[in-house]
Amino acid sequence: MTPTLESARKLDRHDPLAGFKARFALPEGVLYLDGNSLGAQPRDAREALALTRDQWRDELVKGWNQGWFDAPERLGDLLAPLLGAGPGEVVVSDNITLNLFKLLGYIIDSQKRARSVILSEGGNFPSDSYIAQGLCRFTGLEHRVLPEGGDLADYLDERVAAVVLSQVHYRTGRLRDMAAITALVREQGAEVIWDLAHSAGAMPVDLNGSGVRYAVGCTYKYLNGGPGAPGFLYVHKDSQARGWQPLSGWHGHAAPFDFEGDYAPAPGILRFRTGTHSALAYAPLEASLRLWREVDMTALRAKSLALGELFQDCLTDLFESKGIEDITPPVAERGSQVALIHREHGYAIVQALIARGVIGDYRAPGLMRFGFTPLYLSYEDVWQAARHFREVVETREYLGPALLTRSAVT
Ligand SMILES: Cc1ncc(COP(=O)(O)O)c(C=O)c1O
Ligand SMILES: Nc1c(O)cccc1C(=O)C[C@H](N)C(=O)O
Repeated sequence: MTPTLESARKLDRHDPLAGFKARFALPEGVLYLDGNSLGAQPRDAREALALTRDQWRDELVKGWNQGWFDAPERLGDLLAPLLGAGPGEVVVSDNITLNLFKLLGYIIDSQKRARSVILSEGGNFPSDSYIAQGLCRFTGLEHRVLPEGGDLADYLDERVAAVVLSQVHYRTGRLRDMAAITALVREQGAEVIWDLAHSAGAMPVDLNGSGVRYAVGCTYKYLNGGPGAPGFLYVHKDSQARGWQPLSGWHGHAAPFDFEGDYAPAPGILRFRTGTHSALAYAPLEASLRLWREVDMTALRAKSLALGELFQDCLTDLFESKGIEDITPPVAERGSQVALIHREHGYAIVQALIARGVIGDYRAPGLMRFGFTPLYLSYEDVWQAARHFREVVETREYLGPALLTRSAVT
């Protein structure tokens, strides 16, 4: 039976996370289902940004000794519990692309260049392959692609140094078994770097418990750090002293303020820092991570799945007759998004929804993505978003001429 508005409201009344919605500033009239691309703004983030702006004005360069310089590791420690990592295992720095470059180079160095192939997955977010290609082009390493749907075991041989995989796929939302795959890759003598872009803040992640040594991720999606918020990098405690990372800048030096002529890597996770970061960009993220410390991740996962299922339950009867394919994986194998394909009009449907204030996004070819962020979405929001979706599709409102100017992002 299609869920009713009253049933959605009832779920809201019993929602243990309902109180978090008021901690976010969302524009009036917007139903935001794109937190898997850019998270919403925590109210505390605005205040934190203003404080850092004033700190710059009032304290000038002294600010670097008042929390700016050590923000990468301080925020890393704040983030670590959400990832199943310990203190000193996460640093917040740069972005996913640069952090992958650092870890790939580090792994090659730590293996004493005994292996020379980097394997990345076809169909994954392309920056992960682009950066592997860039590193190979400048070093003589070899880049190989694991085709989408291919069996990883068939592509691991004694030449493979590192594999780059997403825990949750950015298009389908498929969740991988991180522990089993990490064990498989390590049995073959290679390392795997996990891209957590679509899992960090979307569900509980257990890096230590899954035997993971290397991971990267971003904080601008589910973690609500803001546009261009810094990325993060994780290295297991036992794997932090194995060599150099290739972006060997002064912030990753053992004694940055000694200004020595030669590079010497800092101990621990600090060697994965590079150069000067934006103190302004760390301020809203720190406020958001403090909010995240209050979140019960088991409750978050339960609500994330329930929101996605509610959206599907409201719409499944529509899909077949309207030529829409639901490629969202089964509940136990998904992240926090629903992925629908309408080959001909997917883009136009998303634009028509945005015109109504329902923000999802479109990824060519044909894919409509809807992200479910339990901290600021209610069950009623999702029910209403599904109602809009139904109306747009049933009335073919998406064929309206004003909606067909293409935007790069959504
Ligand atoms: C899975 C995945 N990896 C990498 C990226 C790119 O990361 P960045 O732009 O932070 O380097 C994104 C999204 O932007 C992504 O979804
Ligand atoms: N990182 C982004 C950006 O710099 C501009 C526009 C969008 C993004 C995104 O995050 C896209 C997102 N990673 C995706 O899954 O498609």
